[in-house]
Amino acid sequence: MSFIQINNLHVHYPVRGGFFNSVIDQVYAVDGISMEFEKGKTYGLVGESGCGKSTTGKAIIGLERITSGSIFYEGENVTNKRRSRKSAFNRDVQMIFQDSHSSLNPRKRVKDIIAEPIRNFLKLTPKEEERKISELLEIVGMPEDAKFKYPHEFSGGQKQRLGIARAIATNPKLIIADEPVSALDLSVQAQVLNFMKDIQNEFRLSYLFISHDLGVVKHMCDHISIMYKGRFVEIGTKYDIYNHPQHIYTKRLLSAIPGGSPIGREKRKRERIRVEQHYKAEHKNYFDENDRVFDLKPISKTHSVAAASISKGGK
Ligand SMILES: Nc1ncnc2c1ncn2[C@@H]1O[C@H](COP(=O)(O)OP(=O)(O)OP(=O)(O)O)[C@@H](O)[C@H]1O
Repeated sequence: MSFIQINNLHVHYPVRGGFFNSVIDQVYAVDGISMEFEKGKTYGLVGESGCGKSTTGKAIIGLERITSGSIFYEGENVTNKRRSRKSAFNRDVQMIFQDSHSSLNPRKRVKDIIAEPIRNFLKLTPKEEERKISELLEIVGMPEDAKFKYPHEFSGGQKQRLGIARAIATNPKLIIADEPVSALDLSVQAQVLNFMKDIQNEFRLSYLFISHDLGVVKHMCDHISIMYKGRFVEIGTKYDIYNHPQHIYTKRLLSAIPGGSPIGREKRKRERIRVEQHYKAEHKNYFDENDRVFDLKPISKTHSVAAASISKGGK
């Protein structure tokens, strides 16, 4: 059973210009997507830069205003409700960012950074708060004395752990992780990802894992949505997406994953060319004069699990 439902979400940004600085156009950053979250599962949101991944995450958590569509949390409509800071949704949905350095206030000590959500959402005495902070630092594998330090005194991986400690302070049910490891070295990436998996099992957390890295997504996610120009072009389980991709855009993303033997690469390239020729023959209108895809149709029939949630707003 899903506990969060996102229905036909749109986030459009006005583009201003002209003499009166009036609205002359719109950026359709998120253009009609739907998804559902079940407890304890990880959902991947994948696509190239600018396709609308971060905007989706920020809109869900309330950092971007939703143009239209709705978000339901345990049966209640919580769309654009960020301002009521104490609502259960704001307590139970937290976010971790790619750039832990700028998301941790450099002028605050770690204990005050981690205490922020605790003070907003939980009523604890100073003693209980102190104990909770020590507990959280222990969970993320940081020493007790980290409390009194400032963010610049930590490495990238350690800062990401502090960001996670802050995110889990209110015992959330969903964490939106926006490229949480892409700024880290490969070895540190693995540590942070494995740690995220450990706490997921411990706290029955769900993740919305935003990434352009299909290798990392494969490691982390149960369900994956492939995003292109603000829409989902394909949705499926990890198995479906990696073993039976349906949409040409998914196939393109997968064939761009580095690695594999040169023989394998050659074979994948031949398969990609074959698939593209077939797709082009069927969708002539979607290619411009330079043979570049300029629009992609969501596939009409997607993988069974998520068939019902594919974007309804697609043209
Ligand atoms: N505040 C804003 N005002 C206007 N346009 C915006 C704003 N924020 C994002 N956009 C535009 O919305 C689109 C989606 O941006 P978004 O940051 O969600 O993409 P993304 O898939 O997360 O990219 P990346 O992987 O590079 O972070 C882009 O075209 C971007 O330029």
